[in-house]
Amino acid sequence: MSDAKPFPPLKNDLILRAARGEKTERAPVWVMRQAGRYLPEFRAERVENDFFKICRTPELATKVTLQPIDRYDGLLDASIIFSDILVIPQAMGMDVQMVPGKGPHFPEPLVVPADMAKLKKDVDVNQELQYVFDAITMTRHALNGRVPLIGFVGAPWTLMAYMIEGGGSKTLSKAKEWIFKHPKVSHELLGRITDVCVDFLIGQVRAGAQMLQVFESWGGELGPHDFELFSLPYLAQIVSRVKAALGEDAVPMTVFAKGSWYALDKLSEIGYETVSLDWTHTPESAKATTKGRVTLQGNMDPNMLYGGDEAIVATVERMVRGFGSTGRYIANLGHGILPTVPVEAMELFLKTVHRVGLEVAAEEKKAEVASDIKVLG
Ligand SMILES: Cc1c2[nH]c(c1CCC(=O)O)Cc1[nH]c(c(CCC(=O)O)c1C)Cc1[nH]c(c(CCC(=O)O)c1C)Cc1[nH]c(c(C)c1CCC(=O)O)C2
Repeated sequence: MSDAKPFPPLKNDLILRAARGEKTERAPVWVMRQAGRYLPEFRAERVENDFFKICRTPELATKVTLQPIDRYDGLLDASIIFSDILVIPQAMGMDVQMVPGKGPHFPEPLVVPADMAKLKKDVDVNQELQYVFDAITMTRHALNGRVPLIGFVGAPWTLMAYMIEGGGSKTLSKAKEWIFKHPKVSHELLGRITDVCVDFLIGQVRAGAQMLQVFESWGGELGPHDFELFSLPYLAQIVSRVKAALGEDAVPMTVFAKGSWYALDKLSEIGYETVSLDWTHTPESAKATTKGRVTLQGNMDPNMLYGGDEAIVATVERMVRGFGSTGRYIANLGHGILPTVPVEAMELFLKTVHRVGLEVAAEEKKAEVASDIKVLG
């Protein structure tokens, strides 16, 4: 790495400071799935190229990662590398296709525990996922320090569920049959996926990622008891092993366990700096549960972007005022932006977060000065 070109200096570190619990001038904002199908420029790219071809071609992944940063110039405080959580099952030897209009499809999912023999043992991420590392390094240069670059993985339970279901599912009955009927084998599989997640995240940071997010998108499909058995221990292992390898303060890490509202207290004590919330929390309840231990990220219902200007503005006002703008808060949606959202609605969301964030920051400052004067007086 010594001959590698140094990265350009970072000009906007708001999100890194917010994640570390430092005061910020306003709440930083980015949006999950911000580089994707709601953008006409991304859809144009997809006419030319298969989804995984974009992921595997650093020039294309870089181009698509930068699309929202360029379009919403100055409004986004972070970028997220264009890739997918399903590159890990691919690295483990599974075939995954992205079917337009349908989503991911595994022609040969894991059906019975014996199918685990088909998975590659001791996955070498430098060999299997080097293309993601190359895309991260290239993107970090192309960003030219405008905003930090987020790397990510899918969490073990969510990935296991995809590997067994073979794609999306309403009930996850097949994956649940595994954990309930074959808990021992399921833990073995979760452990093997965890090993890859850890190596992959470490590699992403070495390649240039400045923050990491772990997506447990199907967390809420598990009840509290099963979440503690089949999700939480692996989420905890990931953060502790990544930090053991890179150093406690190397990069801030975020955990997003969608639907697992019941686990918020536990999620705020396993080592992640930031916990990302879906829209089933109020700012007040989330703050009361987490007690300042972590930075909170979220959490507008992505469907609110269909609600019209007034609804968007009112919701952002409530959200940013509720979470507070200058400490331990990163504005985002409560899940990924949806493919049919108008680009103007996203712009209004971002602009309103900025406006309200600055207003709240000024009010907070005024209140501070007033209380200082009172103390002095
Ligand atoms: C569950 C999950 C997946 N992928 C991801 C998750 C976790 C987040 C979440 O819960 O939404 C994460 C993801 N997927 C993608 C990114 C890229 C960066 C970004 O956030 O902008 C990220 C961070 C690109 C993508 N991943 C996918 C697309 C669209 C594919 C296409 O162009 O056909 C994009 C831009 C495809 C994908 N990939 C996946 C599904 C279910 C689908 C199909 C439906 C959908 O689009 O949401 C799996």
